[in-house]
Amino acid sequence: MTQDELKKATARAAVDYIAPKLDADSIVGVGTGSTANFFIDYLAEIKGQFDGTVASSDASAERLRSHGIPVYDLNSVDGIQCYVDGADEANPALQLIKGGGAALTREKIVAAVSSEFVCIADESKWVPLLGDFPLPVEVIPMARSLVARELVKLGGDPVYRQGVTTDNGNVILDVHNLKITEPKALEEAINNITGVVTNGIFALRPADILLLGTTSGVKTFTAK
Ligand SMILES: O=C[C@H](O)[C@H](O)[C@H](O)COP(=O)(O)O
Repeated sequence: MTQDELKKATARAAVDYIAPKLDADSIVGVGTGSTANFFIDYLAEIKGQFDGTVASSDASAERLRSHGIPVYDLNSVDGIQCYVDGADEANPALQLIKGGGAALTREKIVAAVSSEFVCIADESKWVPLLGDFPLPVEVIPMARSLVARELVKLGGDPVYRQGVTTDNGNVILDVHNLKITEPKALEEAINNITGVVTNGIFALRPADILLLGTTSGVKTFTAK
């Protein structure tokens, strides 16, 4: 199977997983990226079974609207039943690295609000230890050099993601060569650097369930 076929299988499994939990008042949180895009396409098939969505990026909002699925501002909804999103890495505790598509901050906000966070990923994302994927950090533009120096002190090698501006008007530093043995502590430490908006470690709010697309089928993991 190709990587896209694995992504489609996990996206389909996510729709099957959330569908029985939804009713006419339900709000679905929708992530960003290629796997989330497949999820949006399958979600359209059940759009009559829930109220609408909150999107974690302008790109996902546009794709949802193109399917005729309502998209609400987060401030106008009471809560989110399920949030479905991809990841760049996932470990057995269902702690994640996210932000390869620069949407990490809105993703973290939607995850924080959601009752259940369903991560969908193909098997290439499954790792014993986070950090091979360069860690995205969203930074206020004027603080870029300051934050980069502080990230070096934490043992990383930050690289400015040229030509990328986030939906929030900020920039991204991708931090290479981090071995993330203490994900919660590093998530907090990086977020405490002045000028950082947030970083792509999702450990303080990990996924609740991971639907992993593998060549032998979609496997379901809950946090260990
Ligand atoms: O900012 C982007 C998100 O965190 C994505 O969920 C992540 O990069 C995974 O994307 P994809 O499904 O395209 O591999």
